[in-house]
Amino acid sequence: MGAGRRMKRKQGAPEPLSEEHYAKLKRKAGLPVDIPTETSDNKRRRIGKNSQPKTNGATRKKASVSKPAAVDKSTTAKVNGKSKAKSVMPGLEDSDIELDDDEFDADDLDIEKLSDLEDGGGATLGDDFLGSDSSVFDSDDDNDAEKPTFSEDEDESDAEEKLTAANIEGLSRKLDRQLAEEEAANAAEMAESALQTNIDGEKPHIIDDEEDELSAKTNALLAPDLQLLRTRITENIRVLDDFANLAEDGRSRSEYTAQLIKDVCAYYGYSEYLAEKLYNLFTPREAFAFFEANESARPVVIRTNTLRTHRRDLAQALINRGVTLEPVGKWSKVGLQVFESTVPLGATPEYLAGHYILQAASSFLPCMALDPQENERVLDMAAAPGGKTTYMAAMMKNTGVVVANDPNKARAKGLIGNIHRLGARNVIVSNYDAREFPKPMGGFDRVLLDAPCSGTGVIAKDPSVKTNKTELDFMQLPHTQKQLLLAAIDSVNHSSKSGGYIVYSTCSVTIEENEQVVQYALSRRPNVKLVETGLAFGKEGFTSFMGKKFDPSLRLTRRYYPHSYNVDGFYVAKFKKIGPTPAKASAPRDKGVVGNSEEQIIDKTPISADEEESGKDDFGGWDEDEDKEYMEKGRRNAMRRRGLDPRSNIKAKKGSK
Ligand SMILES: C[S@@+](CC[C@H](N)C(=O)[O-])C[C@H]1O[C@@H](n2cnc3c(N)ncnc32)[C@H](O)[C@@H]1O
Repeated sequence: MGAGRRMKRKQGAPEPLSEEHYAKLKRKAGLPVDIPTETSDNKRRRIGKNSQPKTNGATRKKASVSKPAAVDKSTTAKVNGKSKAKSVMPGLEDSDIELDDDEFDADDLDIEKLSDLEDGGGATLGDDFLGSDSSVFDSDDDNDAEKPTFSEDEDESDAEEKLTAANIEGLSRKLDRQLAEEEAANAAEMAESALQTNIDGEKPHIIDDEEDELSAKTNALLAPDLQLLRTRITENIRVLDDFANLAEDGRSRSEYTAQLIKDVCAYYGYSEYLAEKLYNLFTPREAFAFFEANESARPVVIRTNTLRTHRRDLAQALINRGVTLEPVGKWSKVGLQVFESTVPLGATPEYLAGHYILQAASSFLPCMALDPQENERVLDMAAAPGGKTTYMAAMMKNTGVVVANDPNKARAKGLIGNIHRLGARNVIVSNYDAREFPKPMGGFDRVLLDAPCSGTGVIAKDPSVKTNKTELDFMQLPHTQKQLLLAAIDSVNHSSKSGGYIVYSTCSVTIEENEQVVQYALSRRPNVKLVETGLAFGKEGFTSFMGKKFDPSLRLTRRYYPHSYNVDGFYVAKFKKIGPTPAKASAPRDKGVVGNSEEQIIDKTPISADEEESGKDDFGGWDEDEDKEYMEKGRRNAMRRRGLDPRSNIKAKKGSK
């Protein structure tokens, strides 16, 4: 396991990027401390340049000749053992962040023990921890536990030195040198790009002409010059930012946008369909930041299993093994962000003893929003591999019951493995298609629906999403998500003394899988309303999008993006059930699959007139016949894209009758 590649900026709510912590460690170890002083100009430049972060000359070189997967590896810049890059989170100041008294403070830890490094052994997790369903996305990282290293680029990382008390000084000097190189490289790059096109006052030429070198190469299916492509992307964004002054005469905004999307596809390797869908969520500049962020991995985070240990004790134990870590942020009392490790995190004795789980920071959020209480009955509808189930079990201090459901048997094995390893004794595992709920079980105090989704929030983890998601996926997935959400609502006891809450989450950022699903639920279930998630950070959900209007309460939902918070893209909505499901409510699932609405658990509490009103907006709904038509169209388009004749399917069907 090498150091460095996983040195990431902090996640979630903003953190101070002070070098003080590492300086303290060095002081305690009797090593010289030379904190590089930064001018505010330098700081500004680095933040402003987050569109093209670089670590050193070597990475820069790669960037000009290879695909951006190599470019992005530079997102982190190590300085004295800490990440220097920082996400810009308006409205939140560094000074806002302090550790709570009961929080682990890395400075209290015994530096002498850094030298007591042990080898964590070569154990890997068995097949039981494998997730098998590649069609749905799991925001949790625990499957990574089967990989004893956390670098994709082992050769490179293995060459890096281990962070031990003995070599910390040398490593620090090396990091300082790298920072200086990075600064010089950034300056050179800025000068170079200014020379190429970015001359103040000039209108850059952006739109493809036949005679352009880039366009000629693209048309001839030759590899485009990535550096040129990147420059054109950034120039295009500059024009779109100040269109009146920088656009060429006679060119429209949509021409520039089309060129930008085309270039994004060529540079980052997205299908045009997905690039456009994602681009539309943001301003051009923010879209660029999003696409860039998808090129680098999010930080490694572990969640302390409070059923087995305390965060402070776990941190001490791991530091003793050569892990450099610190609390993930004030917003979580159980997360630890790992900066470096000399041992495989999925095979330490602490891991095997269930003291922690590798879990993406964003996947803490739905559990925190649901906030399960001791002695409650909680349903986790789509639970495998169990990151959230086991977190909720711990929040409930092993009291009450968590029903952890997943229809995928292979994934359920991983779920069971994690439940055992982490010592969650209040969990029952079930194996239903969750659209069947509340038929097998209902009346829960709280329900978590961490829905199967397209994974557009975790492209850094699975770049295949860039090309393998089609129009059809964005019809079928939301359809299932809507069905699941209605089932989730119907499974909650609205008169629960302590609860009555439903949390819906996805690791996707598309409107179809998030706001539109929530809007649909609001329109079909007037007995629920959206409430505050209680989460410390996150952007407001959309209340309108491309001319469509959602219920204003959608602003209570929360969106998370890799480029804003350095976490996986995520969405969280929290509902409160305020009355029984009305008898006339439409069935939550396809007729004939799992029964009809008469079979639902229906409370007798009357629904108020206001609630009836709020259910009137039908946007985001689905109509069986209409949806069938859309899906058929999507299927036909998908076949055409694959070069198949869509009519052959129909003929084949007719022939078989
Ligand atoms: C995002 S993952 C869940 C991750 C999990 N909550 C965790 O934190 O570890 C989505 C899960 O939905 C499951 N799933 C797919 N279709 C489902 C359905 N109809 N009902 C219930 N679960 C389903 C998949 O098997 C997958 O495990």
